[in-house]
Amino acid sequence: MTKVTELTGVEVAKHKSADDCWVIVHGRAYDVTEFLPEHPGGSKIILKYAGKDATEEFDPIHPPDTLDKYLPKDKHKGPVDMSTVVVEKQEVLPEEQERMKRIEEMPLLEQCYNLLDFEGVAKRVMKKTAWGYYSSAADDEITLRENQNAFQRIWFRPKVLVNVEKVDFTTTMLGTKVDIPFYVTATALGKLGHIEGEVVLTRAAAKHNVIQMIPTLASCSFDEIMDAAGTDQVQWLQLYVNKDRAITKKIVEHAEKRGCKGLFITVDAPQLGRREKDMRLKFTDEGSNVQKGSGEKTDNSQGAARAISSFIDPALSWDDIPWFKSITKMPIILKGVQRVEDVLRAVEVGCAGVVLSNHGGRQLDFARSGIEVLAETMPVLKKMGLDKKIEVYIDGGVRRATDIIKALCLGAKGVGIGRPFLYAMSAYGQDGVERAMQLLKDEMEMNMRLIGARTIEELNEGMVDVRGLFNHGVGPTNHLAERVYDPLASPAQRER
Ligand SMILES: Cc1cc2c(cc1C)[n+](S(=O)(=O)[O-])c1c(=O)[nH]c(=O)nc-1n2C[C@H](O)[C@H](O)[C@H](O)COP(=O)(O)O
Repeated sequence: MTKVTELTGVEVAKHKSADDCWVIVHGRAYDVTEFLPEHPGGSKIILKYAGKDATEEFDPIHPPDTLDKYLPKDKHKGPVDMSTVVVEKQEVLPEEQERMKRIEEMPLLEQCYNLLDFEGVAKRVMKKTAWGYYSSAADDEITLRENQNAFQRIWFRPKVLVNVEKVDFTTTMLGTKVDIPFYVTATALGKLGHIEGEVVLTRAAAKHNVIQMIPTLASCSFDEIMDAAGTDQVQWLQLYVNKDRAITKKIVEHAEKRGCKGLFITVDAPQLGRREKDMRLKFTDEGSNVQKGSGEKTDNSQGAARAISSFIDPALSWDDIPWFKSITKMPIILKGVQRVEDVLRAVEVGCAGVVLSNHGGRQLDFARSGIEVLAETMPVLKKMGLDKKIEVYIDGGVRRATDIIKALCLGAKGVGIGRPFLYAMSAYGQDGVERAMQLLKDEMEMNMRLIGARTIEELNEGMVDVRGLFNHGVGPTNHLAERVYDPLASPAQRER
């Protein structure tokens, strides 16, 4: 078999302009000239690596099979002899030196006593763009804060003198027995926070018998994440529906073949929300050239996400559900339902479940919290005798086991947790995620005892006081106005 001659770094370096642009990714050269104007993250970020190795920049944002899937074969220029590629010494910016210093001084993992501790550490040690992407939410981030505030408007009515020597908080979710009623929810771009990406969450979840929901927009490929799973570990697929239904069908069928046990169709993101914190931080890094007064309506805060999410179909509707039921046997759950009327519709069309969720506040600002929609929904389902017909989950703002217990008292089957595991992973890797999961288990055991419940089945709405839940009272403090609205808030703008 003839050995394919490798290109040299010198040859690739010749293609370094906007009208002749090659980049190297994972040791192979690609001609991206024609793709430049289409890159929703803008052409500037690609031109920065024209004629050079772009792997480090490419990896966290794009699933590994992106170029195979989307770049025509004739643009694949073949393997490069990487020993001939000149690696430019990147000068370490003062800000990066600062960050390195904070990493040296960061608290020991054992000094993290709850999920919010991980957030505090991650904020200090993560790259700004990564922190921006993970922490940001839509518009004024009111819903982001409401997700946590809503839990704080629910109070317990604990039972006493119950023999709680033995406490068992195992349960089933979509028929799978789990140690504790939470799952790792789908959050995109895992490699922004950790070089290995989502497989870190997979391994930690396997150790704690926790279900992982695999995101469509993962940095790792779907098969990498499935391959990293433990032998009998259960995983679900989160699906953004593609305008090209043939692609969606292929993804769903492959996931079922690989053993996924649930199809979670995301229904709250016909378009990605506007995440201004993310936008500002992207601006200081390498804004795309579309920003340069082009007046084009390009929301670069979606630069990264938009580069891999412009495929999402805004035309998705209830009419599509029968088609999904025809292409898979997996239970179908709608993720991002936000009103009881749609829960009833989901029962009607035969969905196995819903996730009451506002996408972690990243979509429609002023959407209500999942826990509030749950408190609206369950009494209606019970009254209509439908509460056993569908499994109801919530996510958003879950940071304590008491949040999980409140959700279960109100009738949820389980809860999804997003950012805390991303922060734990970004700051401390797999050990961090495992500690976060263990902390929740310890809190769960203690609080089940204190509320007077020996099993999940004993949790009920009589154990919570939700009178204040629906009264939003004074809106969540608008921290954004204090810290971010000042257009000179980020260093780059100050230097202009
Ligand atoms: C934090 C985060 C959440 C994302 C997320 C990315 C991040 C960084 N992404 S996103 O890029 O499109 O916005 C997804 C996603 O891929 N698909 C999805 O269904 N939900 C996505 N979500 C929402 C997530 O599944 C949960 O609904 C949300 O994280 C729950 O709130 P907490 O973070 O407070 O736990």
